[in-house]
Amino acid sequence: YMTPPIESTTPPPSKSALLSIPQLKQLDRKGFVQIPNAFSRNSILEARAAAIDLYKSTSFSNQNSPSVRQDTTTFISDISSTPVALRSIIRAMRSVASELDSADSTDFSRTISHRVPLHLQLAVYDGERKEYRAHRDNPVLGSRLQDVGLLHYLRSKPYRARGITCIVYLNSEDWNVEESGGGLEVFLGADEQDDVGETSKHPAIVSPVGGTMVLFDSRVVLHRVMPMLCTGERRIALTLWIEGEPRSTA
Ligand SMILES: O=C(O)CCC(=O)C(=O)O
Ligand SMILES: [Fe+2]
Repeated sequence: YMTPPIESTTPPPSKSALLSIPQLKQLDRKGFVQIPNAFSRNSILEARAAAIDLYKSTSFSNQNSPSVRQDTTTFISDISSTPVALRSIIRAMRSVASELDSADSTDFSRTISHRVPLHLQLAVYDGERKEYRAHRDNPVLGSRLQDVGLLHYLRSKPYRARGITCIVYLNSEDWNVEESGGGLEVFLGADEQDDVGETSKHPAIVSPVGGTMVLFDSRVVLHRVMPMLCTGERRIALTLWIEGEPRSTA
């Protein structure tokens, strides 16, 4: 599969805070937080239209093996040539990294020294049964040098830097998981060795409603995208993997 570029940079400052103190604290304690209405309905509608234009005019590809995930993705790295509607959302996502950096350590200290990669993922789940099986975005355990060999270890470098996953959904405001599927299931409290979610004490399902932002610990939180049902809706999401060192091993 494709290895994304590894360049990253210090995060841009945030103009206005996206995260409240209680939300920062929840991300710190649970490793997961959901922020409803992080973006206005209009900005999401415009960004969705721009994303669909890109989907129709550029090439999106499958990452990984189709038994693991069936979405198609493209990586956006040059934001100066990205449609304005998407650009403003991407800027805001990048600024989350600086909010985490400047948070008081009593509110947030799960990860430190955040950087933002120059690329982010635009993913489209188009059609019935499309899903992404349970995984961690930074598979720390699955990519130890002694276990995987040097080549795989070097190839997985970009994934090992991932600290906090930031997702913004570009869907309609009334996405309904029962009707359309496509929920993000997070297996909170699952054991480190659990790759399917059976040990999760508090599984939660996030509806990929337009304007919702989700943040979680890329190393810890096991999650999956539940299979799409047959409504014909496309499920579209932007994902930025904010780099950061875990506090414990820093
Ligand atoms: O779109 C989502 O809700 C999650 C996607 C995901 O897990 C990923 O792309 O790594
Ligand atoms: Fe993921």
